[in-house]
Amino acid sequence: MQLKIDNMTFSYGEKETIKDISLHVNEGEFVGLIGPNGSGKSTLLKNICRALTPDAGMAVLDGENILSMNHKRLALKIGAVGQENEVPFDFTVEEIVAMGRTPHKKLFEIDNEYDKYMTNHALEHVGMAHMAKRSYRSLSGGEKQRVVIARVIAQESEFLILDEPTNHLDISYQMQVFDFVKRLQITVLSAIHDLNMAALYCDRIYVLKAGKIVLHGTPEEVLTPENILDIYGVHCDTIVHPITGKVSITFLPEGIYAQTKR
Ligand SMILES: Nc1ncnc2c1ncn2[C@@H]1O[C@H](COP(=O)(O)OP(=O)(O)OP(=O)(O)O)[C@@H](O)[C@H]1O
Repeated sequence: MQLKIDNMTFSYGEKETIKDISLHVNEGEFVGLIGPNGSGKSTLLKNICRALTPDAGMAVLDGENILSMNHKRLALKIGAVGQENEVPFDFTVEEIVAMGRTPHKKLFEIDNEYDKYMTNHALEHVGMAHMAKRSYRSLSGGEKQRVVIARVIAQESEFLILDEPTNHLDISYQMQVFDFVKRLQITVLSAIHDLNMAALYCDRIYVLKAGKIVLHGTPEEVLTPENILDIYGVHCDTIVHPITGKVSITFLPEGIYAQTKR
């Protein structure tokens, strides 16, 4: 699966929130989207998976225009995990995950053995199989996040759009989610706040600032102290970690940064 976005623009009312965005995600790549709060990451991702409709621009997945696909076809192609994971009714954990199978089924078709297998398999992967019968609404933020990730695993789509998928998760589940997504070897576009996680898992990174892409490249090219200062106004030190071979960022609190300048 290959995604190409050309000159995408979107406004909430009068406010132009993403401006003339062009990016691409190659087959099998894990591409990160970083940028300060409010820079437009979620808005861009919502426009790509049709939760919002762009005012201008194109979104093409393997040569097919996403903006004119019907929703069932879109769900077969793209799995999405958003930041807000509330549901309008009180479903069980298992029911939420089984919803991931819907795009594969006809209207009113009941779950077959493979659907049940995929639902259990996905729940086991996120460590939630023992809570299968629990009410989704009664879960903690992190548990809900894991269930929503299980739903997207059960969906078996070839392209994943993730909006800060590890938001509520402790470090163990953060690593598990990203490790699992990596192992799937599918194409991923993910908003990520944690720059060290972005450095560890992304093949390439795009930086959004005030609705525009201001930088893109490999983590090594993008995550330099100068760029991080420019994007976030924060001082840091970076090294290439001897074990991971990836950029590792240490943020410098004001007091410590001042000492380095003495
Ligand atoms: N439904 C909405 N109506 C009006 N403005 C909105 C709406 N949703 C988001 N915005 C505004 O659009 C801008 C971009 O928001 P968005 O959520 O896309 O940013 P983000 O980069 O994902 O932020 P964060 O890192 O905080 O999740 C912000 O100024 C936000 O207040």
